[in-house]
Amino acid sequence: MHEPVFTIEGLTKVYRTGEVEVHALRGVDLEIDEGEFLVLLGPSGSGKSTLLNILGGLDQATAGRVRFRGGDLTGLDERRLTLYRRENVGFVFQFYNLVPSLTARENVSLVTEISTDPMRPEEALEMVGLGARMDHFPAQLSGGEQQRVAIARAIAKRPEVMFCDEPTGALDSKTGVRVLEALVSVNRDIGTTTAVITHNVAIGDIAHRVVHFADGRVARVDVNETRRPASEISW
Ligand SMILES: Nc1ncnc2c1ncn2[C@@H]1O[C@H](COP(=O)(O)OP(=O)(O)OP(=O)(O)O)[C@@H](O)[C@H]1O
Repeated sequence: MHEPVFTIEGLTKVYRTGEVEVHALRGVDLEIDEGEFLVLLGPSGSGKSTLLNILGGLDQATAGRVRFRGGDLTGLDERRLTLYRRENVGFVFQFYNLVPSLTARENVSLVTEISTDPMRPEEALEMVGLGARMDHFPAQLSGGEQQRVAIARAIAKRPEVMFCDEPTGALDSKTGVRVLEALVSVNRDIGTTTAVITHNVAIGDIAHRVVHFADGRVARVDVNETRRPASEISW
């Protein structure tokens, strides 16, 4: 039988800071299929990052359940979560977190050296269109190119899933489109299940499905019958 990559049931997250409780997730149910490209939209504070952080093993749920390929993720201890992250998950954040004193190739090598079945750094950089920039340092690259190095670093270990939190948030439209093209091509060419958080409604058009968040819940899921190529998006 077909088994989703993630099955999320009644996922709840409450942050407690002193006396204050914040209900970041209030019972999220969602399935994510193999090879899917999801875009997560919703107002600030609606719980998008909290969900991706739990799916990515960076945070733990208060209640509810996440199954990853049938195994229970929500019950894992810190050590197993670290292994899960290392083996299965690629992250891309708004700020690229590259090591400034290392070239693009060396930044990607940091990950490939500790992975079990990595791509060559050169292969990962070529996939994101940076074949000609491998020996440049971050300061010699544009914001979009730096973000594509971060994507190459995330995909080089061949993760099953990629989680991207505002990957184009710091980029202008033209540069951001190149970053989206890189994400779409990785999803298409190596089948990496991908979820992208954005505030930019236009980006929803490149997804298979758009998940709308409101107040810690999934308010609506839209299916795109036809996906728009990233090159046609602008903002
Ligand atoms: N570590 C934390 N401690 C306390 N509260 C937190 C923590 N992380 C998130 N929150 C709160 O949980 C709620 C959901 O936050 P989350 O970052 O998931 O929203 P978001 O939809 O990703 O927002 P944004 O689009 O602004 O990034 C917010 O009210 C936020 O302030």
